[in-house]
Amino acid sequence: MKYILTDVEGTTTSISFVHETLFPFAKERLKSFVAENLNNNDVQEILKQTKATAKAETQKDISDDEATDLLLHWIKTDRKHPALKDLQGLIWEGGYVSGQIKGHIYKDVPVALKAWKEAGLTLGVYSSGSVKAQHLIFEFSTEGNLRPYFSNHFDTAVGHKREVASYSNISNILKVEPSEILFLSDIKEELDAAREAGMQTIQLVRQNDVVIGDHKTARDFNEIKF
Ligand SMILES: CSCCC(=O)C(=O)COP(=O)(O)O
Ligand SMILES: [Mg+2]
Repeated sequence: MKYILTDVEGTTTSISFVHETLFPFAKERLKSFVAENLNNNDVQEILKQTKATAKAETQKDISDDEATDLLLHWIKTDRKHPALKDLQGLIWEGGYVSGQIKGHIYKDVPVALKAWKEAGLTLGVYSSGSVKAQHLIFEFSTEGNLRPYFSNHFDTAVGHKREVASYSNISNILKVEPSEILFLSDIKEELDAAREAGMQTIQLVRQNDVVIGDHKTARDFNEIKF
């Protein structure tokens, strides 16, 4: 094995941090952030993508305000839409940089990342959170700046996490055979897709309410042995 690819929520980071700290932080600031940054190219692109999805799904043209309300609805329903994920990353940046939020990382994670790097493995992240959000959570983390451990970050630009093609895309981009890549996640369907693409898999079972599949399991990163 040459490469370890890790999920974030439920794997390196508690689900409660994402849902009870990160999502509310973005939700509370979303309307004002969009209003104050309407001339920003990234925000314009986010609104454009949101409107395009609304049009495709309801055949209706929506205003900037309606697009903002739709983005808020997507936070509530945890829709992993790239426009929302990009906007969340932009809003979270202010919180991380000002010290209002620190990315939660389980204590076993930095120990394992260090050991894996020292053993010659290359490490990467694949999350529905945007690449920017991934950079932030690992740079401004409860365990210090872990960003230097990761050589690559992938978000849904390569495809959705439950689709086999996404894992094939990652393997092609990395130029590493899927069989040489170990994917870590708490979600059975993501692991099923990675395995179908030929990757090795381990399911993180950090909480008792995880839906267990037929993958190898580990309660934390210390239990991952090669
Ligand atoms: C990268 S931190 C933000 C996490 C996030 O927005 C999210 O949707 C979690 O998705 P994951 O694929 O890491 O379960
Ligand atoms: Mg997860």
